[in-house]
Amino acid sequence: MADNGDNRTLDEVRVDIDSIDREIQQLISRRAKCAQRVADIKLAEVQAALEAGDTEAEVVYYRPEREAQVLQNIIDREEGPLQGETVAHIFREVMSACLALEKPLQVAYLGPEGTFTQAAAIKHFGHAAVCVPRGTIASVFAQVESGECNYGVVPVENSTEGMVSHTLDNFMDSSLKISGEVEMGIGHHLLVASHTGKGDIQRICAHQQALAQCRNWLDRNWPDIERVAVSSNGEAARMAVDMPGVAAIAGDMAAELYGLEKLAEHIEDYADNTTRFLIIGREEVPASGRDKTSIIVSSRNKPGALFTLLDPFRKAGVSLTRIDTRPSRTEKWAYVFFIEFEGHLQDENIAGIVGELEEQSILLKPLGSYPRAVL
Ligand SMILES: O=C(O)C(=O)C[C@]1(C(=O)O)C=C[C@@H](O)C=C1
Repeated sequence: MADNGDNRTLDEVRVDIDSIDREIQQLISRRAKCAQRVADIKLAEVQAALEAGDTEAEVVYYRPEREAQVLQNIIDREEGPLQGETVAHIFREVMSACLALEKPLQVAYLGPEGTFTQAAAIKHFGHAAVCVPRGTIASVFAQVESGECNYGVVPVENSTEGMVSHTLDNFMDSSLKISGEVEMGIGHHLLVASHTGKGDIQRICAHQQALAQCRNWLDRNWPDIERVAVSSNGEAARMAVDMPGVAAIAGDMAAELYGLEKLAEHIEDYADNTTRFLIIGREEVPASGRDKTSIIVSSRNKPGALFTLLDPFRKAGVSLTRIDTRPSRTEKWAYVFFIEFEGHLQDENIAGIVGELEEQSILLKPLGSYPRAVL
């Protein structure tokens, strides 16, 4: 063992660990009391606004821009031996517990339990949030619109398969705003119940995106077995438990939740297979300093229309992070563009670009500015 001048025995080190843990615990309690004080201040501010005649005033306990700053500061100041991100994950949970003291959040996600969307919800909000599974992307939107849930989590794009068109379509008719994003590395496994052997498999079930993300592996290993697209990987896992001859493609959470065995691990065709999820809510989020903005824009159907829409970004030197097209549902052969770029709608240059786009387009709908994913 390397001699680093530390001659403590095992017992001595454990005594030190116990005393450090006591200190950490006391500090966490102090932090939690600060969060309780923050809640009182927020409530008093809203009461004052209501008394002053602002009938719409509402307490906003969850502050994504502040959380992003707290987590980023932790990553930036970490000096090791732990990784900045590892420490930030611990603080993610501390903040989640502090926020739950202020007000427990209800978060709707595209279920059932065991989906990557649930994992994304926990990654973003921590374990203290109450996560509520919903059967469709539309019903996640509806839960947040109606106020039954404070926030929602929906998938929006995958690095192998592209955009999740349902999510984009729902934004067209919704007044909800994007308040954050989460990225998740997606690892798929071939899962079976313990009573199902390799030779028993007659059907492989998964969400169509998962089937597509594992297409080459399936072609090589199971070319003659029927592939069945179902509503989610969680549902496929549930079917693998109940129905003889069914194998599912799903991730670790579903394997654990449904007690399934892994016949093959990491069968996704591309090793860095990543899905991006959006957090949807009813409030606009103030600038964090490291933000993204998403808009829907539709131009007149004429030559050079897309160039005209993109030129203001080029002139202002603003980077686009994503552009996608969906058919307009109101006009044949017309399209709407989903554009994402760096910056916040409150930034002067971004407000200028959006103003210019408004003049060029027949529809412009800001979907929100939100902190870039930290974890
Ligand atoms: O700063 C606030 O507004 C808080 O409510 C405190 C706190 C935290 O624990 O740091 C908790 C919840 C918010 O989402 C952001 C931060």
